Amino acid sequence: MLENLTPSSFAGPSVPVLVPMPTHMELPSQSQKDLKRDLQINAKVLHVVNGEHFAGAERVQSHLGRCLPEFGVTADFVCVKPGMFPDVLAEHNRSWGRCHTAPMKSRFDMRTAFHVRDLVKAYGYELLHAHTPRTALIASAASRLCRIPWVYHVHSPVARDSANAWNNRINHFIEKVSLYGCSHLMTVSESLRLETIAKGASESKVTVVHNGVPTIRPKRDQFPQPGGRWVLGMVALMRPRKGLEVVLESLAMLKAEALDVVLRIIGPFETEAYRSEIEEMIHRLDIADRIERVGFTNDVPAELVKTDALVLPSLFGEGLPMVVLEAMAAAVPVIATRVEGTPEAVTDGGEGLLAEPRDPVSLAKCIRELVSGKFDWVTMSEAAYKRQTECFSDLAMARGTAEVYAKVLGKGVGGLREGKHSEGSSECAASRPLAATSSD
Ligand SMILES: CC(=O)N[C@H]1[C@@H](OP(=O)(O)OP(=O)(O)OC[C@H]2O[C@@H](n3ccc(=O)[nH]c3=O)[C@H](O)[C@@H]2O)O[C@H](CO)[C@@H](O)[C@@H]1O
Ligand SMILES: O=P([O-])([O-])O[C@@H]1[C@@H](O)[C@H](O)[C@@H](O)[C@H](O)[C@@H]1O
Repeated sequence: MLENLTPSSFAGPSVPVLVPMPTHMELPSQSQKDLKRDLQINAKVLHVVNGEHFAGAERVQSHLGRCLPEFGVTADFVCVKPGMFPDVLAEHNRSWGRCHTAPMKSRFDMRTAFHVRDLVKAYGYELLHAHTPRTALIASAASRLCRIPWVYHVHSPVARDSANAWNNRINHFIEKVSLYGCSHLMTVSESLRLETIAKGASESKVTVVHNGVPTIRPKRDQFPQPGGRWVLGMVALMRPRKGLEVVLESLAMLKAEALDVVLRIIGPFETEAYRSEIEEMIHRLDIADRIERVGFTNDVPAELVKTDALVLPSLFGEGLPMVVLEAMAAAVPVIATRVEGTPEAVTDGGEGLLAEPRDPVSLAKCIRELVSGKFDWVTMSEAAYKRQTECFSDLAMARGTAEVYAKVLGKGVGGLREGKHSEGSSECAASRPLAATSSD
């Protein structure tokens, strides 16, 4: 029962799952190579992960599994929920890390902490790294059982992480209780760092490690022209807080102005009920001719190359969305909302345009400004690509994480620099305005 229950021994995931991007990667740039030079910490870390979907947090985890060995870290995983993650890691034949499983029968099933303790003993892990309230509870207990430290990765503001208020409340409580005894917290954005400190964490124990993605730049044959057709892409596991309804309303406004703007909906719906609501809305707004339904894809870069701008109209609850960084890596401008960590990556008029959340008029204005040529698409596309490569690479994220490990374990050359950001992202983040934190 200890580990490696095969994925087939689980019931299948109850909602659609997302799988990782295939590698369209370029070689690391010189600056990325430099990131690796002086930090080798020789440590074995066990990530305690949910493992249910393959969405944003899991994408971060798999990039870490792939990149942390560059810094002398062996990063393995234990999944506490049945689902997609073990299968994805298996496809990569352990090059992204070994994947154990220790399923919880309920949110409070503490037997999993004993499984984790046994894994620590059997494989010699020196540090636990948790990513959700559920896994924080397990890591916190297991850390006491086997007397090794644990760190926590804050991916989203847990009190408004979903549209389910009850789940949010429970997760908020679990996170709060579990964090006593946590050695260090990593937040995926500066907005989450400030929020985490405001909730009571000691400033010296919280470090921003901005999310990062591989550098990709699929070849593009066609470039959008003012007055021509513009294809927007929304890439997400579609759930209410992503704000798909808002962009549908904006599209209806643009259609009334005879602007030729099409939306490709890329990604699965979390529930059939939500899909039906969206279909009904498309019908009511009479915009079916402006919608292309792509569904889930395991080749996001191939979709991004068909897209003239990524649109992400999030209402609340974001950390630093991976799809924003993935679009920038593919030199696709981003039209998003001014929520949480998103403005740390995208500036209004720089790498894209920022609208107010829940405001279809504001979003329609941003889209109109891009498609009418008020902003030069090529300039914006280059700015997006440049900013991702300089500030939000997968290696910078792994480096920042390794620095935190070095500090907690008291190991390694280099170590964590004093200050609120990890080395990989300090300069990039410091010059950016901070997102207003939504209080949904
Ligand atoms: C509820 C929650 O925990 N949200 C967090 C989650 O993001 P969340 O999962 O909500 O969204 P993201 O945009 O970060 O990630 C979605 C991922 O799914 C992939 N995809 C999407 C559609 C598709 O068809 N195929 C596919 O592979 C995308 O390429 C992307 O890598 O992790 C992010 C990264 O730390 C955080 O900023 C968010 O706050
Ligand atoms: O609340 P929980 O059951 O542990 O798990 C939840 C996941 O199933 C969900 O995919 C994620 O978006 C939430 O942040 C949370 O982690």
